[in-house]
Amino acid sequence: MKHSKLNVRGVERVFTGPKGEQTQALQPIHYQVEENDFITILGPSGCGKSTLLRIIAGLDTPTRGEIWLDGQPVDGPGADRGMVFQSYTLFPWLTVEENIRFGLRERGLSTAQQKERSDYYIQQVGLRGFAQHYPRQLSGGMQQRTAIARALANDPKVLLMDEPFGALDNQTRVMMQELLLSVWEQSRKTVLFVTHDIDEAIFMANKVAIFSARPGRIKQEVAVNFNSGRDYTIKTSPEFMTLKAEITESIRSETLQTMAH
Ligand SMILES: Nc1ncnc2c1ncn2[C@@H]1O[C@H](COP(=O)(O)OP(=O)(O)OP(=O)(O)O)[C@@H](O)[C@H]1O
Repeated sequence: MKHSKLNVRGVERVFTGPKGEQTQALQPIHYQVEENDFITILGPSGCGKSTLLRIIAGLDTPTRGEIWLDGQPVDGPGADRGMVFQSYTLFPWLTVEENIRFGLRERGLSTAQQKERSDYYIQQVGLRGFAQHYPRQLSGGMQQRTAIARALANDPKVLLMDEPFGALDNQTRVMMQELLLSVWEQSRKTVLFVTHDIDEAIFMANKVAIFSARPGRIKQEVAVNFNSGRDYTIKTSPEFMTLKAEITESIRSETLQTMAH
């Protein structure tokens, strides 16, 4: 039997607060991600998107259910899953190059291999000339490009991105979307990408997964197949607008439920 790349099997998460009060973040989720999928995840605030991503990353444990990656159960963080967060998570005392090389060194790559990989990804994310800069000397967009380069340099099987462009201004965000897509077209990683931005979700994905109100589950998956190539001009095309209207309505009905609670 052919395995999916990533298999979310009945994953449920209930948080218990300090006084024993329970919050069900996720109801049992069953979901399959195929190799090379670029899945964007949309949904109302607080519906459990980050929780699911953290469970897949192995940073949190499900109350019930399992995550399987390449036919193996996930039980903790691992280099086979790279994570990029909204907030900048670079080591401030390391340069761009050292940040990218950090995980490679931990995994025992030779100095020459570390250098080769970090040079390649620095160039891929357009940071040539900044390898010896420290994070405080970089703009937010450049820091996120470093974080993406660091995640990709580890050659993970799956890249998990939690609102990676959420803190960027709109112009930078649009540039970063194009940059990530071009990097993805070459690396063909399997990507799960949480966002609040519907345009971004449609532009980046081959599938958009829409969460229900909390307790979250994936209530709908919308396939994105543009006939024309994917550049910024599709954002104003009729097919894009049609998808956007459908997805906006789907999220709106969930958000209304959240607000009614
Ligand atoms: N460590 C925790 N302890 C208790 N409750 C938590 C914890 N982490 C998340 N929650 C709760 O689980 C629910 C889902 O949170 P989560 O951060 O996954 O939502 P989200 O969809 O990513 O939200 P947003 O879009 O606003 O970032 C929320 O009600 C949140 O308060």
